[in-house]
Amino acid sequence: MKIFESHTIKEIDNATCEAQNIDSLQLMERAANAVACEIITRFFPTQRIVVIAGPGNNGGDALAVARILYEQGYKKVEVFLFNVIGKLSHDCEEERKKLITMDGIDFTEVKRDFQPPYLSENDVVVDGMFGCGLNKQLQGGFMMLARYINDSGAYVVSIDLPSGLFGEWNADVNRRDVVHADLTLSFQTPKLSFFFSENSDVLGEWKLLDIDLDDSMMKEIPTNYLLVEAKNVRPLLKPRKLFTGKRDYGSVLLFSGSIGMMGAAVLSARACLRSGAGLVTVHSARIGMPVVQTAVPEAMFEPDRNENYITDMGVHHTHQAVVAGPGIGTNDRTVDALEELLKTTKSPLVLDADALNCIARRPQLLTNLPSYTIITPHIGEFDRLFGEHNNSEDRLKKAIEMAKYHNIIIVLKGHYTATVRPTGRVYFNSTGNPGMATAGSGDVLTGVIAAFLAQGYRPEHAATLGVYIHGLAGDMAVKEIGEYGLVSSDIANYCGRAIRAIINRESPLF
Ligand SMILES: NC(=O)C1=CN([C@@H]2O[C@H](COP(=O)(O)OP(=O)(O)OC[C@H]3O[C@@H](n4cnc5c(N)ncnc54)[C@H](OP(=O)(O)O)[C@@H]3O)[C@@H](O)[C@H]2O)[C@@H](O)CC1
Ligand SMILES: Nc1ncnc2c1ncn2[C@@H]1O[C@H](COP(=O)(O)OP(=O)(O)O)[C@@H](O)[C@H]1O
Ligand SMILES: [K+]
Repeated sequence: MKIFESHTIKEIDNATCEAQNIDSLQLMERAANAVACEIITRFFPTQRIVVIAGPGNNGGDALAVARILYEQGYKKVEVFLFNVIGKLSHDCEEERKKLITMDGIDFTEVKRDFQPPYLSENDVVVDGMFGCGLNKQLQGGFMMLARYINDSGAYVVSIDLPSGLFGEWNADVNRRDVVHADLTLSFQTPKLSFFFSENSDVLGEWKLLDIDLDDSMMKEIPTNYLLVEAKNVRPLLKPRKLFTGKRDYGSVLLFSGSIGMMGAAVLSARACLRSGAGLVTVHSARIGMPVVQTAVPEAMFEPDRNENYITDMGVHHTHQAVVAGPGIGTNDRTVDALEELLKTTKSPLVLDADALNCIARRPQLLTNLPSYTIITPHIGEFDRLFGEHNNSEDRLKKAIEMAKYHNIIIVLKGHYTATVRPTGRVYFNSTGNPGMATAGSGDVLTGVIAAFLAQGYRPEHAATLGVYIHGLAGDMAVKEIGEYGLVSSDIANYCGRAIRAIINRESPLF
């Protein structure tokens, strides 16, 4: 699913109106109906609902929502339209005219002074002050109103965007002066700002409402940001053919584990096997042999010369994917071994965890990364590699710059993991849950991505598929185990079921 920039929304609206032979007011009615339906499913008609409308089309939506709710028997609707400069958008003006003909509706048009209505936690506020047409931070009365709403404790439903939040970049915005929504109802496609952790409290739960916007226009408009869903990954998955053997599904070499961190090797190897790799070999410290051979009997073990950590990353056989990182530590001799690997390997590479910390210790190694290497840093590892970042917007911008510069794929892990391709395109993931914030879940992800590389998927696809499936495995496991009890081995064990769910188009994915 494409994530459009706010300034392109108008183009899509116009194309929709033209293709469907409707006018913009009819599209607004469609949007307002969708919002009203959501409110109706969540609140009784006896609910007091205070609707705040701004001067643009976001305000127009809000006025239409108020009218529809009133028509549906919600008699405790109070509407405030802010028309402080005496100019409303065309459709907002039309909605105003329709609303004021309603008998008995409580409507106030604010032109100058404003006495805010009493609000408490028992009330619902519909926030239609500003949406994607916001062109500067809230100031003056609008800012005070946002703060007033936030302080009231009322349940806030924001239309399209919480007022005061921009659709894209908000690093300079003081979130205190933005309406804090409990529920954000946006239209058809998400905004980029939904994917940054700093906006999570402002957005509350967000939901996309289908208003049947024109598909062909949405296909046409270019964007560098996408959201990955089941329907996007399913076509990438190749069926397994009848007359095939394990060699057809590739061999993975995992440089993983060290004394005290052998579990990382176990988790990666298990996830790799559960995601369809034909053969998995773990190369690790000698001490790890009994652990790996017992915990993952399906994997082969190649002992390092060293007892406690890896000192050699020579690749002596043909492997379709090589992984380095989970649990390897950052011993000098391990860094040397990694350097050798980066300079000599011909196999597609996945680098995670301590491999990234090793590179951070010797930053010139970044220039040795083979093209299309997949690196999978969490925020801490990313900042160690590329410098401290104050916010997730700056970090994403740096990831885009670095993916292009080094010609690599960066999987920046988080709630919405962002996979950044060498072209600079960003693929946000839609699966995963906070239960996965548990030791070793990154090691599992590395194994999944490597499995797809080994099976012959292009690195960009292996990364996107791996991230989606890993999150889905977590989502499926959490249904059985719950967020508190979920551990990384559960995610690994669910990988196969996650792949099957996508192939079989299981509900609720499709
Ligand atoms: N496909 C869709 O998604 C559909 C979207 N639809 C809806 O349209 C909405 C977008 O409407 P929109 O373009 O009219 O912009 P909106 O957010 O109402 O703001 C513009 C107004 O605010 C003003 N203004 C801006 N910033 C300000 C500030 N800080 N402080 C004070 N004033 C400020 C600005 O004034 P200006 O500065 O330009 O004079 C202008 O008057 C969208 O969010 C969705 O709800 C549906 O109806 C149909 C399908
Ligand atoms: N709150 C969350 N929502 C969704 N996914 C999460 C959440 N927390 C963690 N994850 C996922 O779990 C994995 C954690 O990786 P990482 O931080 O490297 O863990 P570890 O170092 O313990 O292996 C990432 O893939 C991340 O996207
Ligand atoms: K809004």
